[in-house]
Amino acid sequence: MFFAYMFVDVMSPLQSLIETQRGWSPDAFGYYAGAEYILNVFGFLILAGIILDKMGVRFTGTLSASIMVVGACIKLYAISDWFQGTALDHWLSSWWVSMPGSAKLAAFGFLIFGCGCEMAGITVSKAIAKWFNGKEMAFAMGAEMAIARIGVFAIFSISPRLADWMGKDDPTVVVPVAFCTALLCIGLICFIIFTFIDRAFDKQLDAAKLPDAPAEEEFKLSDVKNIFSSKLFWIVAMLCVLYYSAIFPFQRYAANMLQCNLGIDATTASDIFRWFPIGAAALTPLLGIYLDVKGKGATMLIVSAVLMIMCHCTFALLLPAFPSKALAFSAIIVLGISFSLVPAALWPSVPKIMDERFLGSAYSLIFWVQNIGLCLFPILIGKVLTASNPGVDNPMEYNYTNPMLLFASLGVLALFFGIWLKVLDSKKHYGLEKPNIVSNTEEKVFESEGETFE
Ligand SMILES: NCCCC[C@H](N)C(=O)NCC(=O)O
Repeated sequence: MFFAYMFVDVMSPLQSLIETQRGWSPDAFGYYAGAEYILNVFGFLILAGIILDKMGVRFTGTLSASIMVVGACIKLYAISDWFQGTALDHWLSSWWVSMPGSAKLAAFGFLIFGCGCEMAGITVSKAIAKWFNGKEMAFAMGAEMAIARIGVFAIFSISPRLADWMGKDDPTVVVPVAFCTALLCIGLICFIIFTFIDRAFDKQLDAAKLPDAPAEEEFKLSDVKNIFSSKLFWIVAMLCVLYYSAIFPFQRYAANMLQCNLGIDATTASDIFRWFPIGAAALTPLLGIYLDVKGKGATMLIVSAVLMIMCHCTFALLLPAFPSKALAFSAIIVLGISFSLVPAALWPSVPKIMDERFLGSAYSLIFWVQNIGLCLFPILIGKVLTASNPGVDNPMEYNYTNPMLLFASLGVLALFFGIWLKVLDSKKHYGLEKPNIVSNTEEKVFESEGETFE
């Protein structure tokens, strides 16, 4: 996931460079960024969850890592000089002309990569739930996400510098993308090694099983219908889509937003922004420990939404009026804290309320709803940015107030769902506020119009 998250954001600090070099407008950049999630939204993620529950972690993980490598290679080719001026480039550039051929092919590669990346995300969550069942699962999930966030920090640190590899006068997006593609190949090899370790772990689990232990129930397709008909599922999914839509799409535009508000270059903007994932990386595992020991998951979700609203309002209204690096930096750090609360509380809560046999599907369905937002919001933000800046050609002069207010409004809605979840939890006792370690020994309750999954 470390390498996957690096690849996801490798182009984020280079928005102005790709605009200057390949003619990608903010609109085109938005479509490219949203493409990562398109196939997932059109059902791939649901299929991925079913594959995961049917075929297991080892098969699905290897498949997902391979898909990521294929998608990355397509994207690398699209932005490379080899693709420029080819027949495919001419043909792709001949229709929907505001989206250059390189952007269309890169978006296609990103779309393939996105299938692998999300499939890997649910696979990793299910693998952690299996390896840490009854132990410090929230900490383990937090640590995994922290490593992924360090990947974002790393790529924001090195991507602009790798782009200048050939010299500051001849920057290129090819070097950073090629570098991350190579890392994904290493990631695939790492996962193949993990499959051997996981096989040995399964043998240990089988050996520890009592001979007369009841056979585990198989995953059934009808479970998907049951999950969908649950109010609790929809509240968690809505919280997830609203919150994450104000984070990941923001990440794509953040460096340029800082450049425009502070009048700084891409490297300086990335150097400020990279502390956002680092704040999240440092705190997520600690909050995971807190959740394991003390609980308060639903409260964490509420606090997180409040912090996010404050930060996006700062970027929208305060930063343009007071263009200070210290202000930008403080808001970035607070947003990082907010971003550590949601993942720390949300993902470990899912195994508390879902049975293990359809955990893959449960994660995939939540990711699926989330992906709809992650797909649409970069596009919407690109459109709002273009519409709010009529006649602005210089990518250093955009006014980001409206896009940032849009992100803040998502936070307000997420806050509403967080409060609703907490109220429901206090009425129906799902155990979301209880410590993880204690609740693992309790009955797993998944409210589905009165239905209980055990
Ligand atoms: N491609 C980057 C977005 C990953 C989204 C993924 N579905 C997710 O939510 N992962 C958990 C996290 O907090 O990063």
